[in-house]
Amino acid sequence: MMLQNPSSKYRAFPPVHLTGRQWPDRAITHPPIWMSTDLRDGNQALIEPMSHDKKLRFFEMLIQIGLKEIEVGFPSASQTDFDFVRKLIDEDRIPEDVTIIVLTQSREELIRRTVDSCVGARRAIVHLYNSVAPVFRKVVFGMTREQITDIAVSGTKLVKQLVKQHPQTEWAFEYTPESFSTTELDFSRHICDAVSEVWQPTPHNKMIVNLPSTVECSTPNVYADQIEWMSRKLARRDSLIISVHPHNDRGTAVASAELAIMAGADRVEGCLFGNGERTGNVDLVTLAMNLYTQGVHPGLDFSDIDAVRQVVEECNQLPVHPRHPYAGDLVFTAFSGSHQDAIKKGFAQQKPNALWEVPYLPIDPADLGRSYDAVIRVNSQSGKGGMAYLLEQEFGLSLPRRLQIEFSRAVQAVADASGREIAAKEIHAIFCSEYFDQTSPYAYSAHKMVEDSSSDEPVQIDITLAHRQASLSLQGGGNGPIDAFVNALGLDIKLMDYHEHAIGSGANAKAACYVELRLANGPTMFGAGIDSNIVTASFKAVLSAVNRQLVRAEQEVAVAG
Ligand SMILES: CC(=O)SCCNC(=O)CCNC(=O)[C@H](O)C(C)(C)COP(=O)(O)OP(=O)(O)OC[C@H]1O[C@@H](n2cnc3c(N)ncnc32)[C@H](O)[C@@H]1OP(=O)(O)O
Ligand SMILES: CC(C)C(=O)C(=O)O
Repeated sequence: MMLQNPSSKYRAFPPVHLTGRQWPDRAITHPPIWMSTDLRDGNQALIEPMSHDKKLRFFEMLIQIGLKEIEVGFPSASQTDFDFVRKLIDEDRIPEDVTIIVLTQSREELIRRTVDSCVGARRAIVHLYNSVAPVFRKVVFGMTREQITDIAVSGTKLVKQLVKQHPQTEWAFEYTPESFSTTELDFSRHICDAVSEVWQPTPHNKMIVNLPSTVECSTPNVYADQIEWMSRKLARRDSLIISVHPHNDRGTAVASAELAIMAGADRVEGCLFGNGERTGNVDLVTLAMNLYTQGVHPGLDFSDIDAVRQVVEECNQLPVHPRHPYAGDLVFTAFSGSHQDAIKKGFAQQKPNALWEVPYLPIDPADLGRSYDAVIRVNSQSGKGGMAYLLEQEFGLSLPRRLQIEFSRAVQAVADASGREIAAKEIHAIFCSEYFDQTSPYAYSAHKMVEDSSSDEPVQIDITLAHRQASLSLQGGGNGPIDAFVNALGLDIKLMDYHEHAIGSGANAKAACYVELRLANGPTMFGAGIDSNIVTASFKAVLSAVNRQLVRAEQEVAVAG
């Protein structure tokens, strides 16, 4: 039997006929008015709604972040929500410059209770909504356009009448034609105009018209067209704040919000980290940080993003995904080699307070209170840059480029064998065992510079080594200490390269030395030494390279035999 093509169940979202659309040529140059609906839309979508303690913790954090408009609940829905609003007001917990918002359906008893919940507040926004889309008109309400308009208008009249009885509170009004984005634009305009006709906003006392994508059903450009259309056509535009409330059903809520701002939206409602019904509300953190990366300060403070994330996770009982933009555990981490290489070079060249130019990192992790420690992590996808970066950041070891290439093979072998991430400590341990701890067959014991005016060579040296359980005393001379040391060893050594650097400073400072040499006709190999004395460190480095060559030669003989 032929299965029906499932896509035939759906129909394409029609484009908006908007001539001379302006938004594609606009840029966002200032932040919108932010409204957090974490305590309402976010809370109503939780498996376990927040307790008062959690709501209060969340509320206080939103204030710290800098939110000035916070939807604190749906007071007519439950005693818990009602009591929370009362708690905020009665305990005087709402700062002067913060306004609470309360949501209600457009039903008389619910509106009365909602207004009651706010009595005594310095300022409050009553947020009235009813759904206006064809499917709701048909399926949920069974009503005509006129009847639906009447629900909104009568609710608005009642709010207006009730708030007049409490003049000590500065009241504002928000109207949402719920399911706006799937509603005919002429009807959305009609119902919003009818509501504002009742409320009579002024440029000094504006009304909020909130235009949600209650369910996101189109590409973001269509939403932007809808917003620009409304912004052009609504009556009393100068007395309105146009707000958007995007949901994320298609995964494009952030783009929808951004294009909507370009199209004329003044305000955005959303939740931190995109919590909310189904796939969530638009993520305010991402929106704000996106602005930051365009050189626009969002007016919100996410400089300690991990602390914010912790509160949100604890209150919502939902994790933030490790790859969540800006906030996830892994977003400032590079595993792949070429990314690590570019990031490492970027950090090295980035000057303080200069324009940010680190490849692969759209934002400085420090701006979110994240450290650079976790930027580079190593697994089998990584290259030399990553492990070199970690050794330098965590252990102060700055490997020369060719040593990075040589050493990366050792790390790669471990990563491949284990199939898991190799932490910085493990990389260091591998480095120690590959280089610093290569003390067999030759181990450094002591050395002494000797004066010998009869010799042609400027430097003379006595060295003591441990060699296969025996102590070995050798003498040599050369142009410098390393030359003298190599000559004293009496082996066929060709020194190819030498690097040294200090680790730390003051009494605890150490020197690290890296030498690349060829022994007899073997391949060139590196050795590394570390010591509080720079000369000793270089001798240890030579022995490390010699030992590695000898061990390798022995292994080759064993394999061949
Ligand atoms: C998109 C959004 O997120 S909007 C916010 C959604 N949030 C919530 O719904 C959570 C809070 N709500 C609730 O707890 C409940 O809905 C309550 C307590 C407010 C009301 O509960 P109930 O009285 O049982 O009614 P319920 O919400 O099921 O509403 C059904 C009735 O209200 C009508 N209705 C629904 N929304 C609205 C509205 N915005 N304005 C007016 N009437 C509405 C429906 O047509 C239906 O009418 P009917 O009973 O005559 O068929
Ligand atoms: C009530 C409105 C604002 C809403 O939550 C939605 O449309 O998603």
